[in-house]
Amino acid sequence: MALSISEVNALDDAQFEAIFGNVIELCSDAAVQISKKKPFKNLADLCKAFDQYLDGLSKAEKLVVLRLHPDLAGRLASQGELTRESTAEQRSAGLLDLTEEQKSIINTSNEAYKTKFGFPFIICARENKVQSIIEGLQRRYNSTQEQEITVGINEVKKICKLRILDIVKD
Ligand SMILES: NC(=O)N[C@H]1NC(=O)NC1=O
Repeated sequence: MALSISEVNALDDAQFEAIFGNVIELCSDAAVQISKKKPFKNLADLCKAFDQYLDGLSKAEKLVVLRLHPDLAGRLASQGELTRESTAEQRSAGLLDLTEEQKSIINTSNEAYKTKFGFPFIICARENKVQSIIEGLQRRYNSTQEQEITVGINEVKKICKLRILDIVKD
C-alpha cells in the first residue's frame, strides 16, 4: 500500500482506523484520536500527530502502551502469533532465526527486565540486529523506571514512524 497524503486525508474515520490501527502496536485508540486531526499537511505532519499522541499520555497510559508490545523472540514469536508488522520487524533483526543460546540469553534478559520495570523491553527491531538488541537489553536493565518509560516510548515512536512509511508515500 502506498497512499498519498491527500488519499489519507480523504479516508473516513473507519477507514483511517483500519489502516493506521496498528502503527502503534495493538493501540487502535491512537488512530481513533488522530483521525480527528485530519487534514494533515504532509507525511511529517502525520508522523508528528502520532508522536504528540504518545507524548500527551499520562504515565499510567504510557505503561499501558508499552505493555501492548510483544516480547522480542518470546512465546508469541515462537508460536507464530505476532502481528503481521511485528513478525516482519522481528524477522528483519534476525530474531526469528536465533541459536538456542541467543534465544536463552534474550529470554532470560527479557524476564529480568520485565520483573524490574513492569513492562517488556522495547526496541525498534528494524534499526537493530541480534547483537545490539542483546547489548541494549543488558545495558538498559541498569536504568531507572522513569528513564525506561522515556526510552521505551521513544522506541515506540521509531517503530510507529517506520510503520507509517510502509503505508504513506512522501
Ligand atoms: N518488544 C519490542 O520491542 N517489540 C517491538 N519492537 C519492534 O520493532 N516490533 C515489536 O513488536
